[in-house]
Amino acid sequence: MSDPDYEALYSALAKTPLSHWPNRLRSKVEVALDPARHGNLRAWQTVLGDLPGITPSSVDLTADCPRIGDSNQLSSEERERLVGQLKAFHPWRKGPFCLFGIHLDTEWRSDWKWNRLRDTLDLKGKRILDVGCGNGYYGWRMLGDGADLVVGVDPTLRFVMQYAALTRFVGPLANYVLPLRLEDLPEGNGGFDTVFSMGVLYHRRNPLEHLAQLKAHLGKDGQLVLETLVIEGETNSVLVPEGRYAKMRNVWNIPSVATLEGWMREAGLRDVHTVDVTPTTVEEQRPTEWMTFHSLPHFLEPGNPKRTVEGHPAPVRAVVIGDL
Ligand SMILES: Nc1ncnc2c1ncn2[C@@H]1O[C@H](C[S@+](CC[C@H]([NH3+])C(=O)[O-])CC(=O)[O-])[C@@H](O)[C@H]1O
Repeated sequence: MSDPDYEALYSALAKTPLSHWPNRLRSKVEVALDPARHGNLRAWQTVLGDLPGITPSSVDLTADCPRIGDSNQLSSEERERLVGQLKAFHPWRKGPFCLFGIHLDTEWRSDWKWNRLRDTLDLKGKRILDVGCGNGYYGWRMLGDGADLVVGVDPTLRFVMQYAALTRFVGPLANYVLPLRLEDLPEGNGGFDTVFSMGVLYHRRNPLEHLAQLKAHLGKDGQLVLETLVIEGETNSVLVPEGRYAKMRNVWNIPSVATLEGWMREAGLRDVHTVDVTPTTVEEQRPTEWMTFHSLPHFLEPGNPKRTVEGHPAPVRAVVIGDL
């Protein structure tokens, strides 16, 4: 068995309008997971192979900290060893996860974002595409909220390996993280009920092209959930930061909410509405034992939480939803 194993995904897709995907995905995934392409991949695969074979006594994906197994399933020595193994995949950015009593306290309180969104969505029975899904945290939460199948894509292999490690314990559930970019997917022919793009649009040089690519994956009555950085301002306001934004390279476009809604309508979506606008705080994004690098507290102007170190407005994120 390869790690991660996508055979169950390919079988599930064969019964959907995406039945042509498995053949196309198989070869792309093989290329993406070729150890020659990433210096750490063999070491990570070795850690995956050495993980203990424990089946969790229970799994609860509805909890803010998805609970996988109980603390009494591991001795303290076994727990310490597992912590060391999981830290081979550092930095852990998206979570938290509660694994056999280990609290994977990740850089982001991703549960906060999920709680801002989940009540506005009906995911029951839905086939979902999550673009830029990281280690699959939201995919498991989507299953917890009744989704039928979640196909996540993320080209960062470290996050794909985190997904593989967690999957060892969570078991073969219908949440997948493919080591691919949105652009690598076979052409969209409306195979998904809901498409998420969270934290990706500001990294795209051409936001309208990104929206068009996302829309192409939506089927009849489909819904796009778009989350991105925004600035204050009227229609047509967009911040195009010169150099870095909050120390991040490759930040191209930070629109106002009105501009973002306009882009969504321009892309052909209807009933476009904003369900949340929230400043990101240093309680939501911060260094932890599981992500020891610099984080938001280091990216803000000292003494002024309203500005980034470069003098830009500090991060505020919006969630905008539109229907096909
Ligand atoms: N072309 C691409 N196609 C797909 N994924 C990409 C691409 N380029 C980068 N990524 C991936 O998009 C993710 C962006 S993070 C959002 C995670 C989650 N959605 C969150 O909302 O917390 C940013 C943030 O922290 O907000 C990273 O995991 C990249 O590897």
